[in-house]
Amino acid sequence: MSDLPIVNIGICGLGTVGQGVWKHITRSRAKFESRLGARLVLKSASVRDLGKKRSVRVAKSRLTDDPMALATDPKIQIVCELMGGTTLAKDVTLAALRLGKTVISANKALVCEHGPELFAAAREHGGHYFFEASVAGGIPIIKALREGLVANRFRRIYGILNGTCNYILTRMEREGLTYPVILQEAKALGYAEAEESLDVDGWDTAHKASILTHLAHGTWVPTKAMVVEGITQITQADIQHAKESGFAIKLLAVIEQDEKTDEIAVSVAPMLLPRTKVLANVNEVYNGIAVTGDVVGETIYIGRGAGQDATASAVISDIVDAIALLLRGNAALPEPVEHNYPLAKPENLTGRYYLRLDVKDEPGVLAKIATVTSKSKVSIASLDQRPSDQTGAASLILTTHRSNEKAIRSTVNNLRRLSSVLGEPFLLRIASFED
Ligand SMILES: NC(=O)C1=CN([C@@H]2O[C@H](COP(=O)(O)OP(=O)(O)OC[C@H]3O[C@@H](n4cnc5c(N)ncnc54)[C@H](O)[C@@H]3O)[C@@H](O)[C@H]2O)C=CC1
Ligand SMILES: N[C@@H](CC=O)C(=O)O
Ligand code: NA
Repeated sequence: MSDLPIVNIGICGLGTVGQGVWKHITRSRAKFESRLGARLVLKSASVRDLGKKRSVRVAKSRLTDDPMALATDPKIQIVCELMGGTTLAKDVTLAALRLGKTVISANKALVCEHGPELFAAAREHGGHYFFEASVAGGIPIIKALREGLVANRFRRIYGILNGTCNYILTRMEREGLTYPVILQEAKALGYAEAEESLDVDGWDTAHKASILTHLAHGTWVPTKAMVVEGITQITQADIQHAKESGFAIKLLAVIEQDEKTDEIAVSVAPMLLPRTKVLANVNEVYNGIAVTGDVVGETIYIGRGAGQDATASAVISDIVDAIALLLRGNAALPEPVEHNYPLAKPENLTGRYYLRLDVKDEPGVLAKIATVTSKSKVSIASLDQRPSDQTGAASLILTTHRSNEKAIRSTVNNLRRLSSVLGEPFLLRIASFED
């Protein structure tokens, strides 16, 4: 029997991520123990169904169906919250933090929606709240922002933060499949959220963008203050047009701070990204994040953004940090300095846009569209007419010169009202990120 100090770990939620953590700690326990000088004990796991068959072997005596009992068990020092959701997960997290425990989470929705309360509970009761797995899966982006890049102010951070959407867009481009078919595969591979709209409508990316914004700038931006658009309206016509024009379509989170006004703008939308950009070539379940710091310049991080093993890698990195802190007396990790930076107004968010419209194939349509765009002072840079699936209709793809969010939204609203425009106009943003 070794005389190393014992650290007891409890895992709430033994699904894709929880089983990954259990598997890798069990496999590599000797390595972690010799590195840390402590015995890691996977003390218990809370599950919904005690009798369910799992890919990891867990003794029955270690299973409970009561996550709150696990979180408040005095023997457990480190609680991993890997259930998801924002109600029970929040209660369990707060209960553990109020007892001075360290909580490790992969739950970006919870960090985004209740971060300030959870951080305060950790501070107040001498515990810690770690969440490396919550953004970009296995990429240590939280560690990079919090520690490696601490010397910098961040003018721009942009990235692919959702593995499911990147997997879907990649397969749509390569194989011409439609998104619902690929989404089923992403689910089977353990990439997708239990509630699929979180992935495909952009909310999961928005949660992650909010966390990155707080780490980079010390300001919490709620998702309702962001432009958030998903990938469900993207068609093969968009993907093929992008490909022919030297772009890839990527669901991007963009976090920018204006150097003069300090205003912060956060948006999540599918964008046309030039192929010359590294992130345009980040495919499948991989995530990529480009971080421009005023001292370091641009740095880029790429890795698997979802899936059992990549996510377990991030959770275990937090567990190891937590144990190191426990053993050497709970020294605090650097936290961002809080700032209430103003949020940018839509007219201050500028860019170029791509618009796809299905229109009646009749004389005078182009003139009507031009009248609408010029009324909002949006100037057209290119126009491409393609046959539409509907008879008597044409598909128009136009790109604009530099405009702004307010003007383009008013253009889209006015175009929608034209009787010659059929269905919903579809808008994409064209990324530049040049300066
Ligand atoms: N799957 C992935 O690639 C990634 C997931 N995450 C996050 O990790 C968390 C877990 O995700 P997954 O493992 O994919 O989900 P999952 O659905 O596979 O696993 C969640 C597990 O928690 C259990 N659970 C839920 N409510 C419970 C309760 N009341 N009592 C006991 N157990 C309960 C469920 O039965 C399920 O087994 C979520 O917050 C997710 O957003 C983060 C990064 C990547
Ligand atoms: N559903 C998420 C899981 C990781 O955060 C994703 O696909 O990125
Ligand atoms: Na991460």
